[in-house]
Formats: sequence, structure tokens, C-alpha cells
Amino acid sequence: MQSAFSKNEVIGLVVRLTLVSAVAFLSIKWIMNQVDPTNKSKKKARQRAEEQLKRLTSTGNAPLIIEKLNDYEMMIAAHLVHPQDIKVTWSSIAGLESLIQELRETVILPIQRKELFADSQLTTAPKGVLLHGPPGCGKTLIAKATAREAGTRFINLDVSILTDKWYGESQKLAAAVFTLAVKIQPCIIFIDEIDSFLRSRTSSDHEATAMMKAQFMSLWDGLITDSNCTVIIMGATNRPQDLDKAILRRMPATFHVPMPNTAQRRQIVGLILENEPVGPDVNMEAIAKLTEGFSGSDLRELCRNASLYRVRDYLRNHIEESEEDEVYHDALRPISMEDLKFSFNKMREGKVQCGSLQLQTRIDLD
Ligand SMILES: Nc1ncnc2c1ncn2[C@@H]1O[C@H](COP(=O)(O)OP(=O)(O)OP(=O)(O)O)[C@@H](O)[C@H]1O
Repeated sequence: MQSAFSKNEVIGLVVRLTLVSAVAFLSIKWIMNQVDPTNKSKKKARQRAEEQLKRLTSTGNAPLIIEKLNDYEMMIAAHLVHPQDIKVTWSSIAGLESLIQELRETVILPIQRKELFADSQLTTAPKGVLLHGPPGCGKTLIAKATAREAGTRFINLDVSILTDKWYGESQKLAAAVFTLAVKIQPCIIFIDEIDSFLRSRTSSDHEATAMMKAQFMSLWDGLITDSNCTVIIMGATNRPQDLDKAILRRMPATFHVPMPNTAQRRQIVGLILENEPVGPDVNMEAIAKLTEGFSGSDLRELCRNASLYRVRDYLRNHIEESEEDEVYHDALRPISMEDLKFSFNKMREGKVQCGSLQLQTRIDLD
């Protein structure tokens, strides 16, 4: 009996079916990609990771390293910071000399001079460092300056990506943090507001969160037991009391970064105004005395506002004049004590209103 289809017809059918399936597959893939809102950011993250990794390997073997990283590690690698890109140095931090000295001896020296510490397990760099203290007092500055001076790679870990449901597979991402850090060591993994991620475990914790915390700790233990590995987790928190006890145990080196006292505020104001046009009447001691309860970040804001007042004054006084007549920069007056006092009064009011500062005497402007 003769077949209903010729050989050519069968081949044609198979080809058409294959084409239709391929088009359907590609279309579905395309639609899925369009529907996934993180698609663009994932692509960007990958690009950024590749750029950073290329720069990190001065030996020219970047492609090899990139090949060895899995997708999750690449996603974490997007948060890598090259030590040379860190602009913060110790001289950007005022009033914390003794803390910095201690940090250099306990954390940086064991990384830089490994050979000096090689004969004893007791003297190796701690695998966990906790910086704690009120907001705006320099914890992030210290973490960055540490990575810069130690010359380590720095992963500024945004923990929200570990728990973001769109990225999914939190556990694989958490594992990738550690495997990536080991591959590119020496490395500091910085976790700001570590309490929000690793707070005391409670029975109300979501199952997935509880599992990820447990996994994070066991991966961390892996680092601790490997004496040859130079990966440090540096956490910063304003609320150390909220941290899980098991986490605190893994961070044996703790540094308190306190609210600055009068002498420290004087140093911070001096540093902030170091290269600014400051008038002869500015009394930094007086500013330091007035600003009890102000953090380093508040002092920066105070000086920034004061500096804006002179621009605002200038514009008010010259509103009528034609722009061509003026060379703005030369005509601006320097920051005066009055600008600083005015800025202080405004900030103080705001702080009292939101309850972050107790009522203090308002200063009268002459
Ligand atoms: N000791 C300091 N010396 C110089 N500048 C400081 C100091 N402390 C804080 N600052 C200024 O305040 C800003 C914020 O500091 P930083 O981000 O390090 O604070 P933080 O303690 O990490 O705050 P948070 O807990 O809110 O993250 C800095 O960029 C800097 O301008």
C-alpha cells in the first residue's frame, strides 16, 4: 500500500513543526522576560559585576574568574567595590583616633602582615567585626576606610536582595555571598543595619527567613573554621541589643562608635570646614559647645546649611543686577558665625520637634 504522505512532505512537516515550536519557545521566553520586573536590573547587575571583576584582576585573568562565577555570585558581584574607588580615608574621619588605632591593630594588620600572625590561631584577623553606635557617627566611614587601607575587596551587601521575592532563591543568593567572597578574597563583606537582617529569632519569623538566617550562620562558621581564608563580615548597627546572640558571638571584635563629645565635635567641624571659605569671626569651639547631641552627620548638615545661607543672601541682594555684571564666586561672602548660629537654631528646632534632642537654650543672633 502507498503511504498517504511522500517523504518530502514528512520532512516539510517536521521542519515546520520544529520552526513553530522554536518560535513559540522564544516568544514565551521573551514574554516571561518582559513580565519579570527585575530583568533589566539583573542585566545591569551582570554588566556592572563584569566591569568590577575585570578591574579587580590586574593579572588579566578576569574572563577566567567571571566564567567560574555562577549567576547568583554574579548578582552579588554587582555590589563589589574596588578599593581604589573608595574615596574615604582615615583622614576623612575626625575625633576617632583611638578607635581607628585599635581597629588597625586588630583587623587591618593581621590582613596586611599575615606572616607576623601565622604561627598562632589566636592572632588571626577576626572573621566578624561589629561597629555599633548611634546613627550618623561614622560607622560606614570606618568600614570603607578599613577596606581601603587593608586593600581588600569590599562587598557592600544590600541584604534586601536576599529577601526580595523577585530575586527568589534567597538561600542560593546567601550562599553566593560567601562563595564569591572566598573566590575574590581578601574581602570584607559590609552589612549596614545588620540588626534588620539578623535580629533575634522569634517564633513569628517566616519559615524562609528563619532558614536563611540559619544558613547564613552556618556559612559564616565555615569561614571561621578555615584559617587560611581572609573574609571578614563587618556589620554596623544602631541597635546591638536587637541582634541575635548567636550573631554577636560570631562578631568577637566590637567597636563602639559613640556620639561625639565636645572635643570630638570641634575636630569634626574643623574637618568639615577645612577647605571652605570661613570668615574670621567663626568660633569653632563655640559651635562644638553648642551642639551637644549632634552627630557627625548633623554637624555636616549644619555647616552645609550655613554655607547655603550666604548664597541665598547673595541672590537676595543681587536679584536686580544683571548676571553679566557679576562674577558670582568672587562676590560671595565667606561663611560667618551668624550663618552657623542661624543654621544651628533651625536644626535644633527640628530635632526638638521630632524628639531627638532635649530642649536647649536657643541662641540669640546679634
Ligand atoms: N567622625 C566623623 N568625622 C567626619 N565626618 C563624620 C564623622 N561622623 C559622621 N560624619 C559625617 O556624617 C556622614 C554619615 O556618617 P556615616 O554614614 O559613617 O554614619 P553611620 O554611623 O554609618 O550612620 P547610620 O547608622 O545612619 O548608617 C558622613 O558621610 C560624614 O559626612
